[in-house]
Amino acid sequence: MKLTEVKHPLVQHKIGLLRAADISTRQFRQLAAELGSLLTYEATKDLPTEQLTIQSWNGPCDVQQIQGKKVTVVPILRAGLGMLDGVLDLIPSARISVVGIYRDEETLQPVPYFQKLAADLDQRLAIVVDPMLATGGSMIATIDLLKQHGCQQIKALVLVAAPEGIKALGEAHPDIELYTAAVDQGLNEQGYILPGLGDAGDKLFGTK
Ligand SMILES: O=P(O)(O)OC[C@H]1O[C@H](OP(=O)(O)OP(=O)(O)O)[C@H](O)[C@@H]1O
Ligand SMILES: O=c1cc[nH]c(=O)[nH]1
Ligand SMILES: [Mg+2]
Repeated sequence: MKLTEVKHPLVQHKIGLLRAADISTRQFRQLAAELGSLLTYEATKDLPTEQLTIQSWNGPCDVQQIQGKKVTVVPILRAGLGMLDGVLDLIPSARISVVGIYRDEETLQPVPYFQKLAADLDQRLAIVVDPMLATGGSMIATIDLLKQHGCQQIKALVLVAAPEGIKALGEAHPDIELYTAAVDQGLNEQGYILPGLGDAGDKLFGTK
């Protein structure tokens, strides 16, 4: 699996702000969306472009455009929704495939509860977004689902990744690409990432 920890100063700065204990719901939402954009910028660096000639103010001009690659963004409910707007800011015409999965607090196993996928997944690049890659169970289950529906090109964007989740994801899906703003130390006994962000879903939705 190709792993990219994005070291851009803006990414490093914003992920640092996100870790503050006293961060407001509003600030957390804004930073998660901004980081969604910055990770999208990095993850789309290799999208193929083609040249075409347009009429500019000064006559014909050669320009580049992205080849007709279809994209679906896949937010994993709930917390993935916090990154969705940031991705759509850069890829406004992307289709959205929603996957609802929560992690059982006792077993840490992923529990699927909703799915509504875009059509033609076999022809689309899927960009899966979820702020947290902890054990990796939720991401692995989402990618299993996308592959079952024919998806062949998958990039996952997360804000914080634990080494345990990176290892599990790489073993389950070595063909995907993972982009993260931070690789953290590891998981605590409850399966939370340290230093991590705490419960990203609760922080985004103000439910704690
Ligand atoms: O890598 P894992 O061990 O599977 O853990 C990560 C998952 O846990 C969190 O979701 P949560 O279950 O809290 O649901 P929520 O987004 O609705 O809060 C997070 O947003 C990931 O989806
Ligand atoms: O640290 C973690 C792990 C799973 N889910 C979260 O929201 N945070
Ligand atoms: Mg949660």
